[in-house]
Amino acid sequence: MYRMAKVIVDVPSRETDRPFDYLIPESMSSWIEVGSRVGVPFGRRTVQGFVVSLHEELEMDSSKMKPIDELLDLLPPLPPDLVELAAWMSRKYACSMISALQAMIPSALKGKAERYIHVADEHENEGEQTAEPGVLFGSQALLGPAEREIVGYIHQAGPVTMAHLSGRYPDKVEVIKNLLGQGILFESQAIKDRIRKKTVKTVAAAVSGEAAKEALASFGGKARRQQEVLQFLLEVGVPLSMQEVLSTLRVTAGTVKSLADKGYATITDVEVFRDPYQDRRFKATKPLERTPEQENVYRYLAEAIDSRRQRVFLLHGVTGSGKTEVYLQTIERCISQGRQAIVLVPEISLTPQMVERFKGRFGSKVAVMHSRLSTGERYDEWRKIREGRVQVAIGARSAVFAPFADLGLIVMDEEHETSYKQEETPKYHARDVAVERARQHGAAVILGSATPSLESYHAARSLSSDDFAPMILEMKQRASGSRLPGVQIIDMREELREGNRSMFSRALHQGIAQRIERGEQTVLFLNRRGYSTFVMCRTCGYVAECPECDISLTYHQKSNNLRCHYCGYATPTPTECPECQSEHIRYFGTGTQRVEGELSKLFPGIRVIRMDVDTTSEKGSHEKLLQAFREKKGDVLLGTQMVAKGLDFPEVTLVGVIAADTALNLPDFRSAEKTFQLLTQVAGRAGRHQLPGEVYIQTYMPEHYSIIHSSRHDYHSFVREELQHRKLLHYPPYSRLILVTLSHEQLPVLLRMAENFASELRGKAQRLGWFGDLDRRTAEALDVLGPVASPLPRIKNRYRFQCMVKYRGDLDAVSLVREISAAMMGQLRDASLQISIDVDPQMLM
Ligand SMILES: Nc1ncnc2c1ncn2[C@@H]1O[C@H](COP(=O)(O)OP(=O)(O)OP(=O)(O)O)[C@@H](O)[C@H]1O
Ligand SMILES: [Zn+2]
Ligand SMILES: [Zn+2]
Repeated sequence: MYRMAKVIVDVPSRETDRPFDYLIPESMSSWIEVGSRVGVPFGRRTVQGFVVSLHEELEMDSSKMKPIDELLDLLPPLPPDLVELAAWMSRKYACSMISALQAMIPSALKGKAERYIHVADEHENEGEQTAEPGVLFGSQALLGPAEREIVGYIHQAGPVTMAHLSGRYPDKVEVIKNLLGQGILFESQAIKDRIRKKTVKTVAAAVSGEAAKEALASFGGKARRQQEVLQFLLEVGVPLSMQEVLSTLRVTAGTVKSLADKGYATITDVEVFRDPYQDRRFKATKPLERTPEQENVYRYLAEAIDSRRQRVFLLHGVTGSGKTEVYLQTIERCISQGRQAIVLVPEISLTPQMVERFKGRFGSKVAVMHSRLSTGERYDEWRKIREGRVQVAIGARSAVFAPFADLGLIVMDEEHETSYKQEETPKYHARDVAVERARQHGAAVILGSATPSLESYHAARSLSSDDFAPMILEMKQRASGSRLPGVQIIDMREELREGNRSMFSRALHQGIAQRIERGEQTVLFLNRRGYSTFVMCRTCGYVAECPECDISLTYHQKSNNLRCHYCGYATPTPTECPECQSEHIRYFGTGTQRVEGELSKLFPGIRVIRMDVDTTSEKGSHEKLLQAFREKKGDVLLGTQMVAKGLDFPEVTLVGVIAADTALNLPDFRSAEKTFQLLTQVAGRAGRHQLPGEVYIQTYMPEHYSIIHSSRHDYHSFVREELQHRKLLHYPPYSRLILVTLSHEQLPVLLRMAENFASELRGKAQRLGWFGDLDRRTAEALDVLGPVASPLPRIKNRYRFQCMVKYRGDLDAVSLVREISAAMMGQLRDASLQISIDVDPQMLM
């Protein structure tokens, strides 16, 4: 029998990031499991915690240990494999166990302790239920009428919260305090969930046959309404929802209750699931006959599913090649073997169209999890997974933790998307987590993309000792047989030279006009990233870059200078172009609203559907806008990233990219890769069906390799060129990065600490023989860049400095960084210093 549990408590601090020992009360011992959520005493509070291991032997004297207060769920929210996964995350991402565990459960279960007020026990012992409450305490104190009323109320109502009590007796707070002080009332704590399971009240007749007749006859004139209710329930013969009874008969709940009190009817709470899709019907679909390319790919995937071993595949298929159909059929195979599947999609492409495809194939076997669901809806979708009611979960990043018992497949669509990396603690990447879960379960992973990330592609290419080496599967043709659209690059410098100062080139202008005339549709894409942050010459396309880092400089309006976010280099904002001496040099960027304004000026009466963060903040608005566009209520769909993904409209024959370079000039070594990915995705939206498509890419850098290769749909040439750059500058995948951000309210203190941190790290690395210039050292090397001010140098009155750790080889740099930051925090005892560690960072600005 288990007598002791190790518990990770929900107290976010470095000192509490370890398991604490608790006694298991006998009453709980047969229920408690690894992964159980419990309420435990911690200091003077009650906190929520998770059981991470169970033990038969005690490690210390039981009198020194406290027992667990509460077991919060019958079915533990976390199966043991997720507890194990949390430990893995904590090591890999240098995060606390509690932050990893919390990331795995729905927010509805992030319970907080509530304080409850009871009447002291002796009341129960001495008293008779019927006695006057005040009399019971006669020996201690004579209670006044107010005291007597309050004690009597709690005695009847059962434990109540302080908030409830002070709401009921707003002017008696002193009285209540006194009662607490005298020990007549006392406080306890218990964990209260943020959301309860949803129930509906149902009513049914509790009598039948002769008894029913007798009952009906027994009602006198005044109880005629009760008689009606009973008559109705008897006629219907099955339980009805209370709501239905009340609205049909127009009676009050009191009438039904009286009937129940007499024993003629029963009222029961029945648990229901909140289903966000319950009003929607999905057209059932059948598997399509596989194209030869799909067949080839499917053979490998099916074999992997059957083998029940961990396998990772990189499915590189051009836009429209039928990747989604391959996912659907592989999932089918997986669930037909009694196992479950997770489908991860970027939040932004979790569109109704996407959900429809999975619901259409698998119907009620699918749970959908996305951020636009209410907390309650999300909790219920999650419960369907945990209770084994569904076999497929589709969702954004955090769906990788879907608590399936026997996982057979994880699909990650658009695997190159940066949104798979969580930017808050725990700063995990869903791709790594997926591969680790697949290892635990002997499952297959499909990483699908038209433009795989360089990390995945490189891992697959080099037989590296990396965490995983995916096998590459390729699909080069569109499933529908239609051709990839022709892409034309438009040099905006040329436009300016010819006197066109508009944001639309003449070609794009004409293209839109043509589409309006023909009644076809246009998608216009504007990259929001990089809005107004870099400086560019409109005459020659020159962009200011850091001389040391080969990365574009960021414009800072306040100080009117340009800065490098990697090394801290700064220079005044130029007033003329250093290359061509033109004065048309300024910080660059344009917003969707401006584009919309210009469109209406150029094309009076044009119907523009604008989709950006402003127009899609409301629940369901995203869906409505797309629906409107599908119904051809708009000539142009204008938007940011949101229009780039997964949309499939037959009548779209023109796609225009307003300014392709905005992302190229971000201070991020991945900017070329991101631009290539985005342009390829956007271009893939055109001409997917019968009508052929055209794509115009407007740019000030027509010769940039990311633009040229994307215009030719040539992933492989892009990768070859990009990898050369990365290798030269030792960026991933030829090195790994850890971004360490230190923050403090006082700048001088922070500066000193950041310096200390960097030199401590360099010193330790040197002693280990790791430290060195990545240029000179070969197999293993570690370098520390910085400290420099963070791209966001002050947030909420805290200054921020960062160090970038760049390393290569099998060094456990994460542990080293964690160790040093822990030691620093431990020594300082300065609670206001914070150190955040981001392993494999994606967002560098
Ligand atoms: N075997 C098939 N036979 C006929 N049509 C198919 C087949 N497979 C897919 N399709 C159709 O081809 C189109 C593109 O397929 P799908 O959306 O699966 O491609 P995808 O690679 O996921 O696209 P993207 O990456 O651009 O989102 C869809 O309209 C789909 O119905
Ligand atoms: Zn210039
Ligand atoms: Zn620099």
